[in-house]
Amino acid sequence: MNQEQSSLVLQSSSNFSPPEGVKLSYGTAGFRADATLLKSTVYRVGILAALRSIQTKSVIGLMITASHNQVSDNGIKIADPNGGMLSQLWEPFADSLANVADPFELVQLISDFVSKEIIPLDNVRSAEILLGRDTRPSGEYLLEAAKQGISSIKGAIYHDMGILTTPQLHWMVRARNMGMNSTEHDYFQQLSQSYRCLVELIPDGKKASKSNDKVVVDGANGVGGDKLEVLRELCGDLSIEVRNSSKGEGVLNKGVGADFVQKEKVVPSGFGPIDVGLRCASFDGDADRLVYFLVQPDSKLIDLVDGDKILSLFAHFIKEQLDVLKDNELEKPCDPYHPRLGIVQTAYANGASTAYLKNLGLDVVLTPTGVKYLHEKASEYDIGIYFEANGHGTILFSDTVLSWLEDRNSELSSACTGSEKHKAALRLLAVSKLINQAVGDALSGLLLVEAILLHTGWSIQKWNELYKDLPSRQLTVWQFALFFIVIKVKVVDRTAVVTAKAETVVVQPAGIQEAIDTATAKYRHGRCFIRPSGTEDVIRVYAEAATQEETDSLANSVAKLVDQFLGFGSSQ
Ligand SMILES: CC(=O)N[C@H]1[C@@H](OP(=O)(O)O)O[C@H](CO)[C@@H](O)[C@@H]1O
Ligand SMILES: [Mg+2]
Repeated sequence: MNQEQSSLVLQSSSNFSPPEGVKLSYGTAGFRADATLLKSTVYRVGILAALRSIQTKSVIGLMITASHNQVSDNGIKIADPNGGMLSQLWEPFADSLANVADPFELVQLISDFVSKEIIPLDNVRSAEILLGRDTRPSGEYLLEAAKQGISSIKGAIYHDMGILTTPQLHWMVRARNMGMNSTEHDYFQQLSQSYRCLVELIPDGKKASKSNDKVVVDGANGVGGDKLEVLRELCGDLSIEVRNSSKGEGVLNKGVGADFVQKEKVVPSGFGPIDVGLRCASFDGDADRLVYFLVQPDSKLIDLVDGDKILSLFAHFIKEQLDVLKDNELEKPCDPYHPRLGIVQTAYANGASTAYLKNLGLDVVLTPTGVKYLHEKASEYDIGIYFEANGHGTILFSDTVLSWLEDRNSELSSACTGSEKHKAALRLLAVSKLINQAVGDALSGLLLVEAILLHTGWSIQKWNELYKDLPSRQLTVWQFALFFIVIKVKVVDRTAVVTAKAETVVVQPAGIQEAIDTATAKYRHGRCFIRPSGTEDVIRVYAEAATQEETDSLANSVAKLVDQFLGFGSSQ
């Protein structure tokens, strides 16, 4: 790093000293903390984004959000050139960069990294960063910090894209780097056109029986509801009622939103008796998570239709289209290509969903928590569908399957336009354009769910019973618990917990896994695991059992074990 560049960083960094006594880590989904602690981190991530852009010769994204966390928190994450999460290879550098205190050490750290990674800092052709933020008030001044970080690398420029959902920013980065239209308008156009295309492809017989009843959407008092209102206008007769948009009185994520609904299983604010029986959905604060729910007759509790169910609906639909497309031997015996459809879940996935998916004949794999792991795994398939139970997920299409679908489309459009086969190819192509290829996206996920429900003619009640249908198809899914709970336990040092086997087994501290196993064995269909959160300073305890009471009891007894092994009492 030359003298001029070093002094630029030295000078600008003097306004951004990291807070004392706080150690930040890139975590499951970027840096997150109380917003007052983040100015220096965001500035430094600005530097990192500029370096990443120079190194990859591509546009990079920076999103300022703390997703479903409380409004006083904020965070920052990086979108890599393909629109996905930052390469894990750069995470250690991100951690060091965020935590180094002395300005001269900061310059040294950057300089060493630049040399090690051979980043051509002296010959910067272009380095471009797209900036986005959610509706948090702290986003404004953190954005300024990001801009200053970027500007302290010579030749790097930024474009402030304003308030966006996280998936919109990832989508834009990917589109920019692929040379495609990449504005917010383009995003809305692509999603709405693909949705309308799927609706047009609904078989004629089914169309008549459709009553397009409305879906009521909880926008978590954040950005998602606002964007959905724009999208709704472009989607023809899709009837959407948005509640809890950012323009209302409510506080971001407080008593609302996908995380609240999924974890608490109670109705979000703004919903009540008038919604009993309606199809309802919740986004999280930055609209990368989507869950559906039904308000129970008592109008307080909900039946949750979570990420596992959305995944199952998508898998069912995609598999159906692939089956229609499959050549029958007589018709075309020599097409050797059969797209591999794969499903990726985490240990939080309900056992019943995994059983359902396997029963469809699908390949199901588990990864650790965090989209960066699921996304990577899903991209190994021709069509990879991934979802976290909390509602973050998408469907990835490989280049190979896309060109195969294009070929099938042209073949079939000349041979048998309008046939079910032709329509199946067109549907899969429309799904690949509708569903965000960069990250899970509540807006595109909602449109796909709505299109599939119209296609199948299913009500949300029928969809919710997807797994319960199974016994009639010879699979004893009642052997799997349908109840689960996730609770948090504060401990002295959460990094003392080390897990293996996609986070299903604890290897450290010694003895705790045996104790968890003993506790779990006492419950019918019990399943339980613990892991350190990557976004909060807690240990999460997941428990599943035959009834809600047994589930709660299992979770509480394991929470006690966590406290015994790792809690504040344990260290004395
Ligand atoms: C149990 C749970 O919901 N964990 C969430 C949560 O991660 P933790 O590492 O558990 O804090 O936030 C992540 C980012 O949004 C999300 O990917 C993940 O699924
Ligand atoms: Mg989120």
